[in-house]
Amino acid sequence: MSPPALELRNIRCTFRARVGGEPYTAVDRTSLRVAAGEFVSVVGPTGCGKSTLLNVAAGLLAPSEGQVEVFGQVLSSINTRAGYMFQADALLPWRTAEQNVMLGLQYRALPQAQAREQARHWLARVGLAGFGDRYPHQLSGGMRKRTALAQTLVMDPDIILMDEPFSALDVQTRQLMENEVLALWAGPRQEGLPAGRGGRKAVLFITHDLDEAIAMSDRVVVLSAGPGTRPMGEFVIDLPRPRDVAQVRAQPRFMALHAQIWAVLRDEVLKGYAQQLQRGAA
Ligand SMILES: Nc1ncnc2c1ncn2[C@@H]1O[C@H](COP(=O)(O)OP(=O)(O)OP(=O)(O)O)[C@@H](O)[C@H]1O
Repeated sequence: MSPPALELRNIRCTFRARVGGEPYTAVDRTSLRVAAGEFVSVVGPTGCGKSTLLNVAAGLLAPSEGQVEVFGQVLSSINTRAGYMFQADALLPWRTAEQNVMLGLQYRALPQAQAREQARHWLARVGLAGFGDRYPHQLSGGMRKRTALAQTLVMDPDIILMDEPFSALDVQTRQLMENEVLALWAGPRQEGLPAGRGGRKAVLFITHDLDEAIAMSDRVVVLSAGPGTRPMGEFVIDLPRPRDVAQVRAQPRFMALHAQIWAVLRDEVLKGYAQQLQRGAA
């Protein structure tokens, strides 16, 4: 059997304290696996450690204990098989949309003409054909997200790590983007692009929005409130694909799954909120 795209084994993340304070264990005893081509969402109360886990998966943060494996190889630095999309987009304001999308390919030393061609191709696939010469400040929030998506996908990563990428968007734009991500994730590779390592990408998607998690995923993992956050439950989302994220919410199976997961998540959300108030007051 082929190894999972991403495997977090028994992860603990303890942060050093501010002067005079106690160290804080944000994540503890956390194991999580994403198979090649699988779409997994992680939901949990605010401040529980979702971004911390994603940073560990990205190789940006070394866990205090445990290890990460990427396609069976122990991760010891940056996860080069993964592309990231964070809450805030990382577009450089002095580069046009096209130049931003080309950037990663240029770091890979791809010839300029090829990098430009691929950037144009991906801008078109995310619905921004003809907008390549715009600077980030000339694009709407949704367009900047599309550019960031093209920036991630142009690198043809095997794993995509997303940390609440659409939380700043209005509801309609957000649903459009969610559907587009699903279509791109499910869709065939395009002719004319260099051969990737094949097939669908594995996605680890962080969100605090349970509806979004269910609508998009194959599996939803619920994290407990901190400190020492760990997975509390795991749910297989057996809704048929292709899905329209707005329409799928009306299906009885969606509602049943929502009720089932919310029964676990609700108490954690309340605990997480109370703990944040306590920590703030301390
Ligand atoms: N570098 C750090 N030093 C100290 N504490 C940290 C550090 N990074 C995160 N934390 C703490 O670890 C906990 C988890 O943070 P994290 O950002 O992973 O949570 P989250 O679930 O992504 O939050 P949100 O839902 O608000 O985005 C929080 O209590 C946070 O204050």
